[in-house]
Parts: sequence; structure tokens; C-alpha cells
Amino acid sequence: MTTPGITAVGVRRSFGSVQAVRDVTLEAPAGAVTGLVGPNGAGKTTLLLMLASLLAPDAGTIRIAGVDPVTDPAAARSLLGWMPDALGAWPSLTVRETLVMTGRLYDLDDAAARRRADVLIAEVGLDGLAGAAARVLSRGQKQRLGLARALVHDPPVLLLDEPASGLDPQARIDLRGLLRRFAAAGKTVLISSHVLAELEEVVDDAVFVVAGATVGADRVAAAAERERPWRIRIAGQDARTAALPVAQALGLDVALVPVDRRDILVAFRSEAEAAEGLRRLIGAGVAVAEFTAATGMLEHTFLDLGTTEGGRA
Ligand SMILES: Nc1ncnc2c1ncn2[C@@H]1O[C@H](COP(=O)(O)OP(=O)(O)OP(=O)(O)O)[C@@H](O)[C@H]1O
Repeated sequence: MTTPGITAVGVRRSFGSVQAVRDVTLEAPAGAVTGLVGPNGAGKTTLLLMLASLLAPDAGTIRIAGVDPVTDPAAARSLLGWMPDALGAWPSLTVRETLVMTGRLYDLDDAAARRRADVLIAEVGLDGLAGAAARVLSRGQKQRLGLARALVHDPPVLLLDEPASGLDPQARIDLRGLLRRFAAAGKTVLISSHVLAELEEVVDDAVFVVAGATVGADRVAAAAERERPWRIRIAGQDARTAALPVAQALGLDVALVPVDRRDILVAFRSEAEAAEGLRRLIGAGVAVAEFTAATGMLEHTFLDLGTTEGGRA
């Protein structure tokens, strides 16, 4: 029976004495975009390489849409699209030739490979560069080609390592739309990125990897619930002047209410507490122009995990 999505249980991989991945257990369901988040050197790329069947795990089990990439790498590769963080393209082939060649490697006949290349060139916005050699592409253009290449065989599972790096704002918005469309079509998307604010806008859920191990759901939930700062901006008043009425309305000592450029920072323990704070400010007649969490949930959780228990799961 085919199980959609990606599962990994107790996966490990060392390079000599370096334990790059020491204990990863995760599930990325079909029909969703799952983020893979962790600090530099946490083991994300090593893990993605194992999921992509390009590196053998020392221990543990992996399933890509039900297929074991260790015992049946060919079947796994037919099910997954892999976008590495750096494009290892054939430098003298053009964009179109690269995609046609990739299609041929996936057993498309020549005509089908050409049709597929043209569709993908349009989809990733490389129309004007179809005849350009891969070596002359900018970093962002290479990223687009890497994405197109991962999609050649229309795989149900997509593994993307830092796909947004080097992309301009429009290309990032396009990428978000594309990933959401994939998820809506029932595909599985696992994406690593350091740009957490951006990841936040595209993922349904996130898996945190710290020091080679996935962080348990209870620890992630606890980290997410810890106090975090909110930015408050008051209409028509500079932040220093406005800090006093804000502190009074919230029952705080003004000396404990920091100011950051035009904003006042106040820590709340939860969204419910923040909502209550906003109610009090409005009730006290404070002209609130902006009231927003200073860090997104992913960033907040990431920072919290990095500062507790040495980040160990
Ligand atoms: N081929 C290799 N040989 C030796 N050590 C390696 C190898 N590949 C990775 N490592 C080590 O394994 C650890 C995890 O590396 P990995 O590239 O998986 O981390 P990452 O989470 O992707 O990091 P980043 O966010 O910086 O890209 C690092 O300490 C790295 O130095």
C-alpha cells in the first residue's frame, strides 16, 4: 500500500566522528507544506540528502510515498523532486537543453521532454533566458532553473533545500504561490529555509532540527508559548512620550517598557494576553496605530529552542 508523504524514524548519519544527524523522526504529510528549520550545521542538508536517496543513513527508516529510498532508490527518485541549495548544472547547456536532458533522464520521449521544458520555463519565469547557458545565470536564475529541474517529472513529493536564497521579491512570491498550489493538489512539500518570516507565510507546519535531532512536539509547543515581545506604535506621538500612557494603561513600570525607534515593546505571554492588553489600551483612550508581534511564531520558537537546554531535544 502506498502511504503518501514523507516519514523518517530514528534516522542517523555520521561523517567520521561528526554526528551530522543523530536522531531524526518526522512526518511531512501529503497536501501540506512542511518547513525544516534549524541553525547552521543542524543537519538539515544531510537529512534532505538521505530523504532524496542520495546519501545512505547509518540507521533508521525513511519512506517517500511509501517507498524506501535505501532499498529502492530508483523508485524513490521517480516519486521525488529534489532541489539542492546550489545548482550542480551542466554549465554549457542552455536552460532549455538542461530541462530537456533532465526530462530524457526521466524517460520522457524527445517531444514530451521539449513540451515539458517549455511549460516549466514559463512556470519559473525564465522565458527570456531559455537559450542562455546555465553558467551565465545569476544565483536567483540558477535557483529558478533548479526548481524547474526538480519538477520535470511532475513528482508527488518535493524536497527543497533553501529554495528562496538568491530570489528577488517577486520570485519569492511566485515560489510561495507555486508551493501552495502543489500542496492544494495533494503533493508533499518539505522545504528548508533560514528566512523564517518567509517560511511562516508558506508552511502549514514546521519540524525543528537542533544539533542533528528533531525537537519533540511538546518542547516546540512549550517554546511557542513562552513570552514574546509585541510592537506598539501610537499615532501622532514619538515612542518615548507615548511609553508613559502605554505603561499606565497596562499597569507596568515605564522603566521596564523599552522603546525601539518609533515603537514601544511590551512582552505578553500569549495572544490572549496581548488581546487583553490591546483592549486596555483602547479603553484608556491610547491612539494605537499598530499592534503586532515583534517576531513571527517560527522565529520566536527557533530563538527559544536555541536558548533552552543548549538546544538539545
Ligand atoms: N560530507 C561531510 N563530511 C564531513 N562533515 C559533514 C559532511 N556534510 C556535513 N557535515 C557536517 O555535518 C553537520 C551538519 O551539516 P548540514 O550541512 O547537514 O547542516 P545544515 O543544517 O544543512 O546547515 P546550514 O543551515 O548551515 O546549511 C555539520 O557539522 C557539517 O560540518
